[in-house]
Amino acid sequence: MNSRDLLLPQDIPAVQCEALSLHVKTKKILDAISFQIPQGSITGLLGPNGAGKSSLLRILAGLTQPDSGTAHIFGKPAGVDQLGLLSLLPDRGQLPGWLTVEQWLYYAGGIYPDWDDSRAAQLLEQLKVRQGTMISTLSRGEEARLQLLTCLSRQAPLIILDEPFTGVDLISREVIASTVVGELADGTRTFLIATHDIREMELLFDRLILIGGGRIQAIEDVDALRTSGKSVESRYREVFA
Ligand SMILES: Nc1ncnc2c1ncn2[C@@H]1O[C@H](COP(=O)(O)OP(=O)(O)OP(=O)(O)O)[C@@H](O)[C@H]1O
Repeated sequence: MNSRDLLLPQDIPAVQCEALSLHVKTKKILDAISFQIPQGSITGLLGPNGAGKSSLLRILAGLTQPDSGTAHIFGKPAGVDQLGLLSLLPDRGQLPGWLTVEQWLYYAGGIYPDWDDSRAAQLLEQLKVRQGTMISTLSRGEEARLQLLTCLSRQAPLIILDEPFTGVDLISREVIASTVVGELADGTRTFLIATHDIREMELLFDRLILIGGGRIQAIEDVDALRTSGKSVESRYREVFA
């Protein structure tokens, strides 16, 4: 399923934020965040630890309310009503450890109306997740791959990945970046990916949002960046070093 199947207008952004601000007690977490993400793009949300990336993604998923400003997903106010439009890989998600992988995938198919069984089977192969294993006995990296599999087996038109590579080994990161995400990013779905693994994802991104100290520091078109002789990594260093 993509935005066309859902009859979402093609000319509206997949994500639009206007002057989003968030405080926790007296601490300013996000400060006047505004940006748009066009449908079909792969946007990297990059920034140092504590920059506000997860907080921003939680607002987009309707899990946190901003103090001021607005967030829209395909033109509709972000919130639980829009959960069917996005598939979120949270930064600290937990899967039910008392189930086997196979049992979990069976339940996930019942929980998510947009679950794609054949995609899940394909991802099991690609991500080398063993079906008979109890989730509680998976290593950190194996559980991270299962979380990603769960997120990518849905057909939601917007996919939000918060640190998809935490605990995942180098070769698996490369497989995920080049095969899995690359293959799904066919221009019909929109990806927003917060990551510190810039090298693995560099070739996939077509847009960057650089966030630091709760503020947007730069928004870049990756082709334009390359034309000017810069890489994603060199631009990141320029902004944050
Ligand atoms: N519930 C909370 N209570 C207090 N402070 C919070 C809370 N949630 C987030 N913060 C603070 O907000 C800031 C931004 O956190 P956030 O998790 O959004 O950053 P991040 O960019 O995702 O960081 P990382 O790259 O380390 O995952 C941090 O300073 C964090 O300590």
